[in-house]
Amino acid sequence: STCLSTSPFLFSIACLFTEALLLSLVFPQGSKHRQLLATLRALEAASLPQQPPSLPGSDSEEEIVERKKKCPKKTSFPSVSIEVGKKRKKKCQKQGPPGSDSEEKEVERKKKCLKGIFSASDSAEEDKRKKKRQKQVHSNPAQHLDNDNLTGPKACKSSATNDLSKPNAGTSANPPHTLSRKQWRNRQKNKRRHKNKFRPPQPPDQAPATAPTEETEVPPDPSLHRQEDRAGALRSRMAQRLDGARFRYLNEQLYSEPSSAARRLFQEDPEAFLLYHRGFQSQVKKWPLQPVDRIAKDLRQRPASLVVADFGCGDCRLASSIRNPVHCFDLASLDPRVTVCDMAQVPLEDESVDVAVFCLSLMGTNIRDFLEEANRVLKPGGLLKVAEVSSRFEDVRTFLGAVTKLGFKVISKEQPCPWLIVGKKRKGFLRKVEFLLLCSPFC
Ligand SMILES: C[S@@+](CC[C@H](N)C(=O)[O-])C[C@H]1O[C@@H](n2cnc3c(N)ncnc32)[C@H](O)[C@@H]1O
Repeated sequence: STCLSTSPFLFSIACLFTEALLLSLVFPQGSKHRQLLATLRALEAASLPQQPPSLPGSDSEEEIVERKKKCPKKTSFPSVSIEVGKKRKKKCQKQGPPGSDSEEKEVERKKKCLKGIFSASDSAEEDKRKKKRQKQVHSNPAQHLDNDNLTGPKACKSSATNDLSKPNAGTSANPPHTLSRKQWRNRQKNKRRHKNKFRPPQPPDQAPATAPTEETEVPPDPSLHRQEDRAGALRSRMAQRLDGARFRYLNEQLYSEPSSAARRLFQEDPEAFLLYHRGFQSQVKKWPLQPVDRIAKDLRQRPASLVVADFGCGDCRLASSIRNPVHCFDLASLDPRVTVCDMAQVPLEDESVDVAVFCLSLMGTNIRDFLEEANRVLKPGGLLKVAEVSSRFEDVRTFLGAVTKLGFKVISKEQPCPWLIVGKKRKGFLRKVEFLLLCSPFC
């Protein structure tokens, strides 16, 4: 009826159609009937110009009737739906939020219910959201307590207030109450205390800590360099101490074993020889004067033609310090001038040298062998020069007694500490000995 009311043209067709039907029932063969049908056809042709062309003679009366039945439906439904939609819209506008929204809310609610069943985390999320809202309100207590002109809906404000008033307000059904200013402050204090509990301590003048981000550049800490330097220095000190300890250990071995053992030791472990000499150098450089330099100074005052044999020469410092020809002997070689051998047996002819030197090298338990070998290679009237630490001897007198029995005459001794040169010139002795005794041990 709505359709017909909107289109008078269609209305008239419908009237004619109804009339034709009635006439056809009353006068099935009448002329009025035919007339009406013709009119109907004409009207139909006029009213349906856009319909696809049909084959001639295909349209029966029933078809036409059928088409007419369908036609108003086709034209009327969209307009009806539009009208209905418009009316609904107007209604909705009057009522407030659109009906679709309420539907959405319903769907949302259902979804939430389902989620609540399957995941407990959503309720936690809901709590978080509520807490967030609480925080927002907390951040401005004045607003919370005094400001009535909040931009958000009042319901929101009241819920925030409820949340503040009770820690479990989000889940509790208890009636809400607003916090007093004092209560609110206490709560803030407690929160701050709780936070600081888990925060690393900061200096009081520093700004509150912000979460470190990737963009945050950490300024280089100068104390780190100092720490590294200190660590490096400590490492080298420790390494020095370790070397010192190993030197003392080797030194002890050289003094407490026969020279044959010492030779084996350095043959098997050449590194030990290097280490021993590093340790020796680091010790001896602390002394006010190196004994080898003292001996070199004395030899420089004598003729450079004198042949010198350096027993236990080390790094050939003596050979480097004088112009005399020097035979250098040692258990291992630190210098190409060294003849590697045990000084108990040196490859020299008898009575072939003018000066024999033992500078801190009377090591091993077979000292006697060394001194006899020196006596062998020294020319008659030759000079034996010995420099040794006092701790090397239990009794210096006994030692000197033994030396004289070997055919030496002690000719001089020096004793301004730390040097002690023991010697005494005696007539009739073929060989002389100058004895430089060091008062201080290796330290
Ligand atoms: C403390 S160092 C002194 C080095 C050098 N004379 C100096 O004053 O600079 C002692 C040296 O004597 C050497 N030595 C000890 N016993 C020896 C032996 N039986 N034969 C050869 N050399 C020996 C050691 O190998 C070492 O090089």
